[in-house]
Amino acid sequence: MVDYSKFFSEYVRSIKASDIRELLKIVEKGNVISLAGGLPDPRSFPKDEIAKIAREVIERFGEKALQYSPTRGVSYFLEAVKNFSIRHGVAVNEGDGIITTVGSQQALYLLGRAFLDPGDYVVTEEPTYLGALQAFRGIGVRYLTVPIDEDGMRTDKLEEVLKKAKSEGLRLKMIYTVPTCHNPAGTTLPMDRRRHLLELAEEYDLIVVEDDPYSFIAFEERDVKPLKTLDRSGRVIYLSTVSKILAPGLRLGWAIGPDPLISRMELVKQEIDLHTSTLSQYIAAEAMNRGVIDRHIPFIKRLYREKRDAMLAALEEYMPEGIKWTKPIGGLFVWVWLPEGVNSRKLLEKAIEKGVVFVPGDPFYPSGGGENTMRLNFSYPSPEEIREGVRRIAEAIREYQG
Ligand SMILES: Cc1ncc(COP(=O)(O)O)c(CN)c1O
Ligand SMILES: O=C(O)/C=C/CC(=O)O
Repeated sequence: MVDYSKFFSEYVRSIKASDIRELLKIVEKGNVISLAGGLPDPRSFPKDEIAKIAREVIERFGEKALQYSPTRGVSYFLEAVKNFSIRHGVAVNEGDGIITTVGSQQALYLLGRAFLDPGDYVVTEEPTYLGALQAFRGIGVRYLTVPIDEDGMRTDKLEEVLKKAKSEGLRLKMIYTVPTCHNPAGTTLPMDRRRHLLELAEEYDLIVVEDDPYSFIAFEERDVKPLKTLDRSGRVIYLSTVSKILAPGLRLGWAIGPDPLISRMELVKQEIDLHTSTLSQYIAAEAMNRGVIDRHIPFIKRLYREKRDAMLAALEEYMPEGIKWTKPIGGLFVWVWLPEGVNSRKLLEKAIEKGVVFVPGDPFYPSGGGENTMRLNFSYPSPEEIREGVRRIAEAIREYQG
């Protein structure tokens, strides 16, 4: 019998599975209500338009769309992303570069490999997106975390963290943030805190990664602009994706930022996959240029607002005393604080027995903690499943508390 473990690299021994990806395996088996992974509602995929575009793209551009393409991306798509971004209030400045990535998850991986060294510190909200922690894993970075409130990152606390880090001579390069419809917290940073964050990035000479999959589908208006648009000193790298506005299965994201930074990401990407799917780029470019995405966004906003409302109503109705949760204006998630002492991983075991899954909160905490928190997804289940799923979780909490 071969002992395969002796072939494992040190790196692969040092990493662990994603809770989100692992829970997807349970959901795939069926018979559970999933309030876990942030899967878009399949009704949000404009299937007929994508089918029509795919056929026409192969017929009209087949020789190019089915061929190898430049690592940075097909110029047809890069131009479409630029126009789409500007149309949606994301600044693309003189001197900026754009690179296509295999989802914005790969953009996170490229950022880690291009700009972070072992021992570097990264500043994040607490909690933060666990996919970013995964992307940076294996580099040996350390984290400085900033607490959030109902409006997202407490930039007054960010200032304290940066001041202390400087006094201790820590090697700090990057602030990673999800300022709009935060994953997992669902919060949206107001303009004063956006400006304060950028002032601090300039004062402490940091780059800012603005991870923004959700702005386009925020279902309640807020007078906020992307950090990329407010940035006056060329420090923001803006990430976004077609995953929530077209289809995640196309695996297509992008990064927009100062060209010297984008070109380093391009170097790393050459080693990983040569380039992003050429066909996906042509399909997405056509969907952008023909207005398919823009015409579809209002439907997606209505769909998720209804589901968000169903979740907030169910939480109000079923959750026991002493439990708090966020009230998102967009995105796909509600963040829940359970009473101290309730361990959400143990609660998940009970919940699975009752036929419902959620993501426990601790993997969203870069430096430990969060055992009494959990993330609930509302984009994938129906309003009826949301209501029943929350009811089952509330039942599990009562049984847990005894
Ligand atoms: C904050 C954040 N960043 C990155 C991603 C990854 O998105 P993609 O499908 O483009 O890889 C997600 C998707 N859930 C996300 O929520
Ligand atoms: O649930 C999330 O935040 C991410 C979803 C993407 C994935 O399925 O891994």
